[in-house]
Amino acid sequence: MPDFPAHASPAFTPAASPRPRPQARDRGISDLHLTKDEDQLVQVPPPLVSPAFTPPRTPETEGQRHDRASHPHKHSVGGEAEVTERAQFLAELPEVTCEVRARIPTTTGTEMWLHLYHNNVDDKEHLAIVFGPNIRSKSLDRQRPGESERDRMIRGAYTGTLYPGRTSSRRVDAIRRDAGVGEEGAGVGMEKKDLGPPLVRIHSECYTGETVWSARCDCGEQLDEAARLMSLPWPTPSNTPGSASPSQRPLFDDPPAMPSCGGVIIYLRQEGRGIGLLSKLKAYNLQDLGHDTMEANLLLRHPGDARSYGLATSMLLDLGLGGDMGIRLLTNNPEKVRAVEGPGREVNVVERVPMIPLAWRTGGKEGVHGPEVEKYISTKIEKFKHMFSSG
Ligand SMILES: Nc1nc2c(ncn2[C@@H]2O[C@H](COP(=O)(O)OP(=O)(O)OP(=O)(O)O)[C@@H](O)[C@H]2O)c(=O)[nH]1
Repeated sequence: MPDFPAHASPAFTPAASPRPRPQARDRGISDLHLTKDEDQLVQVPPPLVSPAFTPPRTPETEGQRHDRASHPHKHSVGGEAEVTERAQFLAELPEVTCEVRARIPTTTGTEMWLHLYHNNVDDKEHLAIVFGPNIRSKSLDRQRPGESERDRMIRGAYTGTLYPGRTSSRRVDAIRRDAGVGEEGAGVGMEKKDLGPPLVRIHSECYTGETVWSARCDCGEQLDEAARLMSLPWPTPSNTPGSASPSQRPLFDDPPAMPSCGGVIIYLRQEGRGIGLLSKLKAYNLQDLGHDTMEANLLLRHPGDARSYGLATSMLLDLGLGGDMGIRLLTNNPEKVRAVEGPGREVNVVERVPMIPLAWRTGGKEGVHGPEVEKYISTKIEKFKHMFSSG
């Protein structure tokens, strides 16, 4: 067993050396030659499994292989060459239920709908922040035993807006029935078949970057930017003269050139890339001692990235965003693209939209900048193989 430094967790016996493993996250999508046979898969060393790691990983993690089914998996994202991989996934997606939804007004006039989810794999409250009127949670709208119209309104299972004295939730199924639209119809906005794919961000919790203004990472900025993009005025067929292809479309400064279904930020409680705030703060001290963000995790006997995205897949499906229409995923992280699609390709990522740091786009005038964030982003590029262009 290798010698671990004193700051490494005493409670955990590592399953393997804490050196960066040659694994999928260390390669770009186009580098994946995924014709591995089962023998090759078995030879891959097991990962360092974090004791703080709660949700099961759906993507191609080597651990928990006995739980996994193997599926041929095709990608064609952001214009990249289509590759086929034999990815390892959990056989089943987690079950999720939207417990409550509420309107969140903002000072800019944008309104969003905060959806709080429970699930069957952890006890955390994961969130979906929904922009636009066309995305609704199926589990939220479902009738619950014995509930009154007021109960439904209190948990957010209503259509339109609440006002003092309102007595009916105006159920979506009744509206659909009256309008003669089936499952596909959004019921309260336009029909989904007339709309383009929604913009989706899968965001992981970062207390330091989002709440205490840390300039070690760009997480707060990314959350703000995702919300800004999803708050842009929604084009409708009547005010949209024509649709441009994704490659013709400016990435950040214009709304999508075709009517979009809306936008969703899936906010997962996976602080510190899944290692938790306690370990992340230790990792920051290791970073101040000269290690990069991946090395610091490994020295603490955590994986470089301990996150999973099965909950995000299930939440997107609950919001009606699987299927043919697909989603446009706002990320630089190739692993997220693969993982969110799910074990049976339940969600289809039709486009990856990169997140370019604001400091890069403004010549350093705006956005998070400084030596720490620069090192953080360069490690994302070099070791996590994040892609900061639309290619
Ligand atoms: N362990 C660790 N986690 C960090 C550090 N800096 C930020 N994080 C966490 O990294 C996560 C941010 O990742 P995301 O922004 O969701 O996604 P990403 O993998 O960076 O990829 P993008 O989608 O391109 O942003 C959050 O959970 C942060 O708390 C760090 O130095 N160490």
